[in-house]
Amino acid sequence: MAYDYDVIILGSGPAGFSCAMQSTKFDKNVLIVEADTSRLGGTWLHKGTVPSKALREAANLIQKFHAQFGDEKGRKPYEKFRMEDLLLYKKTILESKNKKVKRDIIKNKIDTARGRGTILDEHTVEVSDHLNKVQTYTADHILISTGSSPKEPDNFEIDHKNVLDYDSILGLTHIPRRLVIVGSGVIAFEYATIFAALGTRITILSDTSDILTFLDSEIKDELVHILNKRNIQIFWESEVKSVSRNALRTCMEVAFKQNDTDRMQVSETDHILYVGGKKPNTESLWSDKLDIEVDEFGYISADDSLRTTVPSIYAAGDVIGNPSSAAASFVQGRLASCAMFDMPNESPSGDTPFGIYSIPEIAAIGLTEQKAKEMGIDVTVGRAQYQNTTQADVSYETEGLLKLVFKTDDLKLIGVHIIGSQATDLIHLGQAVMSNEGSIKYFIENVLNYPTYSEAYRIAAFNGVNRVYQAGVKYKKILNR
Ligand SMILES: Cc1cc2nc3c(=O)[nH]c(=O)nc-3n(C[C@H](O)[C@H](O)[C@H](O)COP(=O)(O)OP(=O)(O)OC[C@H]3O[C@@H](n4cnc5c(N)ncnc54)[C@H](O)[C@@H]3O)c2cc1C
Ligand SMILES: NC(=O)c1ccc[n+]([C@@H]2O[C@H](COP(=O)([O-])OP(=O)(O)OC[C@H]3O[C@@H](n4cnc5c(N)ncnc54)[C@H](O)[C@@H]3O)[C@@H](O)[C@H]2O)c1
Repeated sequence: MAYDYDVIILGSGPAGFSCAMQSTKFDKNVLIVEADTSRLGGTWLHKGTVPSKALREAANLIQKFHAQFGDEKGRKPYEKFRMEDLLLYKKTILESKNKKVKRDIIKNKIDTARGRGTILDEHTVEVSDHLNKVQTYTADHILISTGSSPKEPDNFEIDHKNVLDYDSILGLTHIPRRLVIVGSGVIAFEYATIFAALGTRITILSDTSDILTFLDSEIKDELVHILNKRNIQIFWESEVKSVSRNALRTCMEVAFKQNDTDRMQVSETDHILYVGGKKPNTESLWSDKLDIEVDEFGYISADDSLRTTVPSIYAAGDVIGNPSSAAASFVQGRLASCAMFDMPNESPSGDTPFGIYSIPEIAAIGLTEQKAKEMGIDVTVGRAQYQNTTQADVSYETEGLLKLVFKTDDLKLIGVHIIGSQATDLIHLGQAVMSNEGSIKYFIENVLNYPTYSEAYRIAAFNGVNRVYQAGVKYKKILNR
């Protein structure tokens, strides 16, 4: 049977966009259905990745400027800089990024339909636009890449004015003096450090006794140390009891209890940011006739080819759950296209890096020292403080740590953990060495540009080998390996 399209893609975020682009390169006819009638790009371009990074970039510049040149009148950044300027900076970046995405879509002859898509059967999608006009399209394959939305809290309301989520915080028109953040995942630390850089006093309410448990413990210690320096206060094992407005003091109040105690604590603030996780956008997305399997949280089950339990329907990006990042979604969208059209493809081999865009950034790949030891691997570590690199000197950078984890017997690199400027870029040097099964000798034997933060790899490698070898014979031994 002839269908209207080779593939219909629901959602124009990174998963949908990369599936569309790859499919056109296979000469396939593609339709993207996007529920947002005014813009393409999803959380990636409008609510998450790019807008938060644009704000971060501006805040980081302000923090650096402030640290290096100070303020003769002792003013806080929020007294000198206006949110309007930051929003304008973000807007300019988003407009330019938007144009590029639109240009790619037009250039590659990808059709778009604006409206909410619902899958009626294995090959049919119904699109209902904002005027309730309904149109039906058919395709050989369907990709679900409808992403995710912010979770709502159980016992208070997000009004998007005083109480914000990761979407509405992007519309703040002023830099708040005080911000209480409820939640302690990646988004919490990104926004905590962005606003702290602007002078906002930050309080984080975490419902757990630990944060970002996947981090190497020394990197986490360094993060906590930096948060302390920025006066970011964390209340552990906290449960929010109520959120209300104190009209008399013209502020918001968050009442919470810690560690199951009866003592109620109250934090006064200008705004509250709730970042307690995300939920997949799968509600009423397909007909009951279709047996698309989901897990207990509603995330779609997909195999290694991103195929769901209905063979003509694929799913990629946040709708399938972890790692829930734009980085992973781009790869998954492309792999889904390769699988649909029987094109050879390689799933990413080796370890996957991650990046957290706090200020400073955090990035890692491979095993932590703790995990490697638990697995019984004989490992040694090498460390470099950023302040020992010349780049840090010239950039006035005093914070940062790069840690290498390698096998003691053959110096093979099995983990890299970084907190500091450009960590999310730097990690890819470690990734390249690891994916080639290389050893830390790479950083000693090869010329690295100078001055760069990459020098930290060389310093950490020397620090590591110095632990392994005895003085006197060490360099001869390294060369003989
Ligand atoms: C604050 C924040 C910061 C982030 N920072 C980073 C980062 O620095 N690096 C990183 O890698 N990741 C980051 N992420 C995560 C990243 O944004 C997401 O993982 C990524 O956008 C998911 O891509 P996606 O294609 O699955 O969906 P999305 O980008 O969410 O796009 C889904 C699209 O589907 C549309 N849609 C929904 N339902 C329908 C329907 N029924 N019919 C048609 N269309 C529909 C939506 O309107 C939306 O446009 C961040 C997220 C947030 C919230
Ligand atoms: N750099 C990146 O790649 C990047 C950046 C931002 C977000 N993301 C992705 O977006 C997703 C969502 O991030 P997130 O930080 O919102 O969610 P998350 O699920 O990672 O973390 C939410 C945290 O909030 C806590 N929490 C939930 N409800 C709470 C409450 N009522 N009180 C106190 N604490 C509460 C949870 O215990 C959890 O630690 C993640 O999957 C993340 O990977 C990625």
